[in-house]
Amino acid sequence: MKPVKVGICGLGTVGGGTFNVLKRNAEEIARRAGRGIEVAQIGARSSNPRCDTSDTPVTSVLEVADNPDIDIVIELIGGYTVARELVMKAIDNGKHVVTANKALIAVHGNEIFAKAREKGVIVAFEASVAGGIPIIKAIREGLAGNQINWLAGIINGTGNFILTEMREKGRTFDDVLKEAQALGYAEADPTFDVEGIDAAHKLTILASIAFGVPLQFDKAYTEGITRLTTADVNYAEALGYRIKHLGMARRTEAGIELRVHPTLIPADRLIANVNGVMNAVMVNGDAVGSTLFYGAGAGMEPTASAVVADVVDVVRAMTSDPENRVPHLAFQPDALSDHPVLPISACASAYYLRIQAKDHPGVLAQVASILSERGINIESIMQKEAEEHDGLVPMILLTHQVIEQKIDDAIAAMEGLEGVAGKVMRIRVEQLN
Ligand SMILES: NC(=O)C1=CN([C@@H]2O[C@H](COP(=O)(O)OP(=O)(O)OC[C@H]3O[C@@H](n4cnc5c(N)ncnc54)[C@H](O)[C@@H]3O)[C@@H](O)[C@H]2O)C=CC1
Ligand SMILES: N[C@@H](CC=O)C(=O)O
Ligand code: NA
Repeated sequence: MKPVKVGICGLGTVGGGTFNVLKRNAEEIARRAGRGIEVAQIGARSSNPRCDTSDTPVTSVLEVADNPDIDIVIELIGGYTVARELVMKAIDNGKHVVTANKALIAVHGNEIFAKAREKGVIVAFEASVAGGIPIIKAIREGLAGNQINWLAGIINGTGNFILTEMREKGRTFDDVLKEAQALGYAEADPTFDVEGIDAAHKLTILASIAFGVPLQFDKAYTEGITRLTTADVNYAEALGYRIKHLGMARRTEAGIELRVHPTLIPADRLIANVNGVMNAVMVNGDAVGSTLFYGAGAGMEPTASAVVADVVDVVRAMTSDPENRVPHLAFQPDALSDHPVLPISACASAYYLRIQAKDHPGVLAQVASILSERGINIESIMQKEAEEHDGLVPMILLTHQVIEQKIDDAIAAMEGLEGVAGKVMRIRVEQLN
């Protein structure tokens, strides 16, 4: 049988990795796919010193989508503009698409999948979430018998790398971010990593395939790691927790929680010990219980591993009846639900609060009464010595689970107290049982 011809568009970190893995493992990949897979064209602006592409014609990316010889277009340029045009063009021309672009899928996926269905082609996107971890496949296929209750993941490698290096080696935020960029982990615009946008893109995708709802990135709550302080990391540790940047999606009767934020997790949970660029996703289903998927969330070859697996999947499925393929969003397109995504004010969580108390008697009692008036129970309290530089006394509280609106109210009341200085630091707490 003739080999399947693929065109790689974008020859950066992931494109270069994909080219190398397809070449290096060509024989084994062909034994799995049932046919050889040939990189017949590359769409790139420049070469990649880590790839020997001397035998492969290089052109502009849109030409790859127009090349009648190409069966599968692999989009690895990133962003929403040229990437969107390229993907839509490829689909229009009847080509299958593999992409690692979570921004594109989270924001334009509904439109892309509709067009792909119309044209009877596959758009595969395993590399878009948690890099090399086959989490899309696991949820979409491996857990298809379950009602998924919730999922929670460390799904940004750059952010986790920064938090780990800061905690373990005392390095500064900016210094570690620079290293993450040099290693090819960070997005072209690294604010996507550190402000939680990249994780929210990924969480949007995971929630859709877990709960069978359309992609709704605009409804995801997004908070980054830039406001975290070393003091909070240390207080969390003293209370038996680790702070991780977590994406959390939970189905409740009222709606779906879709939120990305720093989170205290009990230090003895496996996921609390996922460090560096590693990612992990917990998925809790009614039949299976809790599961945990772990692996490299970013980087050249770990991400290429997922891209190439998608290519193999597409090759195996390209001759099948489109009606019998695994649906893009796991559920049949006419069976997606309109269960709403909840605003963050309606989401429920426990909370870590750090209050900077002036050294007045009675502040703790006032804070406790603000909480109890709103029906918020305190789990534990830790009061530190007054800090030398400002004389303020850090007071750390952990609450039981409560709707966010109530904690917002309580924080506003605390910030109005004479004995409280500045803003109250609030970090959500999840037990992840
Ligand atoms: N780097 C990583 O670890 C991961 C990246 N991704 C995603 O993979 C995609 C690619 O990311 P990276 O490889 O890291 O980026 P990169 O910046 O290393 O590579 C992108 C390449 O595309 C090229 N490019 C951009 N626009 C182009 C155009 N119009 N024509 C021709 N070439 C063009 C750039 O010159 C660059 O060589 C992004 O969507 C990213 O979010 C997903 C998972 C992990
Ligand atoms: N910038 C992303 C790359 C992978 O998706 C990350 O750091 O996780
Ligand atoms: Na993946």
